[in-house]
Amino acid sequence: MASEIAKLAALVLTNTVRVDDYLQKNGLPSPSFHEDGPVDLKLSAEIEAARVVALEASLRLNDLLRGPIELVRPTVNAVSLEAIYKYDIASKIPIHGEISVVELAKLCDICEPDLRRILRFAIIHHRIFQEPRKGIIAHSAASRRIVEDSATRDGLGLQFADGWQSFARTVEAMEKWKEQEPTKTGFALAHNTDKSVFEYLEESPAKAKRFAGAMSSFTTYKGHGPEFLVRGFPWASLGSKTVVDVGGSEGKYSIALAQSFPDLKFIIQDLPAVIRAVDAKRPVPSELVDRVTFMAHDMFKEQSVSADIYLYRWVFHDWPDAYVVKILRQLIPALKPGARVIINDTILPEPNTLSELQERKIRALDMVMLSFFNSRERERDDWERIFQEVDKRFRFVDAWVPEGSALGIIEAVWEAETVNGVNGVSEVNKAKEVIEFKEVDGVNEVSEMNKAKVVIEFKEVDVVNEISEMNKAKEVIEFKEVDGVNEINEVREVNGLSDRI
Ligand SMILES: C[S@@+](CC[C@H](N)C(=O)[O-])C[C@H]1O[C@@H](n2cnc3c(N)ncnc32)[C@H](O)[C@@H]1O
Repeated sequence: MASEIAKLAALVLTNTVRVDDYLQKNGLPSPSFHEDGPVDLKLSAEIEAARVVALEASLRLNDLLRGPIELVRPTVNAVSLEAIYKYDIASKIPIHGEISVVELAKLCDICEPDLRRILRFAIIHHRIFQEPRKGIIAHSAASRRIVEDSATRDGLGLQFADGWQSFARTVEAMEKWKEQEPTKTGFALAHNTDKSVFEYLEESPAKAKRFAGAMSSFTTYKGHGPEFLVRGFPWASLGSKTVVDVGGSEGKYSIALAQSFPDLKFIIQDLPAVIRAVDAKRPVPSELVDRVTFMAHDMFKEQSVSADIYLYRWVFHDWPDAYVVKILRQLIPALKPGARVIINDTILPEPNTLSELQERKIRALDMVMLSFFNSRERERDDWERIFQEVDKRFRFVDAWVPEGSALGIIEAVWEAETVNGVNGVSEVNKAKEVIEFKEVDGVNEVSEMNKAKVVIEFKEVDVVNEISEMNKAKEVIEFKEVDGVNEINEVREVNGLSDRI
């Protein structure tokens, strides 16, 4: 019987041959480290699946052949990548040209022996640069990509200028603080700040710009492109609707959706520093400027746009659960019956159902979430529970992963019943709360109830503490058809509740 390594080798062979045949038949270039090597192999879906099988089998085969002693001695040194970013080394090497290490060291103002080892590490570990002759450096396909794609450069910067030091301080942060707070992270220690990543970026425009650029580089990662969001939800069935893309960054996903669905309008919201950086870039094609707009908005503040759909793409994995609940509660004052929340984020599958390659990627991202944000990736049940916690009037519709997508789609709909009396509602809104009144005949009945045991059913209350305060007092008043806010206020005053509401 064939051993595991023999089976893996056979898988690598058969599937690599399928990829190779496809490339040859279609006149496409073969993968190469050469600087003119293809960035995207342009495989059909079926052959892409063969590529993934070959890749996964080769990773496992590689680990088996290396054995346990080598596996616990991984190469995790990122000094080389950090230096490549910091000194912008790639852009100092001519495309289709060469430069000596001595000359390059002068251009970068680095001591030459240090540059030499930084380059040689990058060549052998990451296939970044080539050394065609001793002491002479040229581009590889990967280093050329760093020069030609600003989003790739931003991604490198995020990971190795901001990230690397944060990873190194994460266990220290775990030791120091036990709470899951976004301000108590490896990032906070590494950057000597008491702010969360996004608060920190608000004060560092250049870093905010780089973060937004890095986010857009993810669109080129397998399974992360806008096409999965475009195809993964029945947008066309919505009709003429407005979508607010909360934390939408440069708007890549809204722009793609607007291109495919001409009846939809998009408002992309993000923090002021991000919107300022985006304004300078003007990423919206001219034919879409009437339907795609940007707006500075802090999602921890009350939502001011009453829209049909609120999209959160890859936003919540940056936040611990309690913060996700807080963010979603900010929508409540703006929600009309039938409004939807659509989340495009990771849905962790059941254990052992992922391919090893997918699992490596998700676990790697989950570790970044820990170091940067104290947040995490979530399973389907986690998403369902979050909506229940936000407000019972959210109905969790479904969660699914579109074919080929790295992220899932989670849908919930706001199913509030209408509230009696316009004045009552606006009064209540002023007080930042909405109470649903049902069938109360008069104050007397209410005070009757007070005597017995007071029960208040709050639906759409903004602040959790207030609710738990009430719970602590074990008072629940059930209001049924109260005619006006005054009565309620009176009732509250009678019960000494008004200061707690
Ligand atoms: C991981 S990025 C995702 C960006 C984009 N949705 C995408 O899928 O590429 C998270 C986004 O949330 C934004 N963000 C963070 N805190 C925010 C806040 N308080 N209000 C609004 N946006 C915020 C960040 O600026 C960033 O653009």
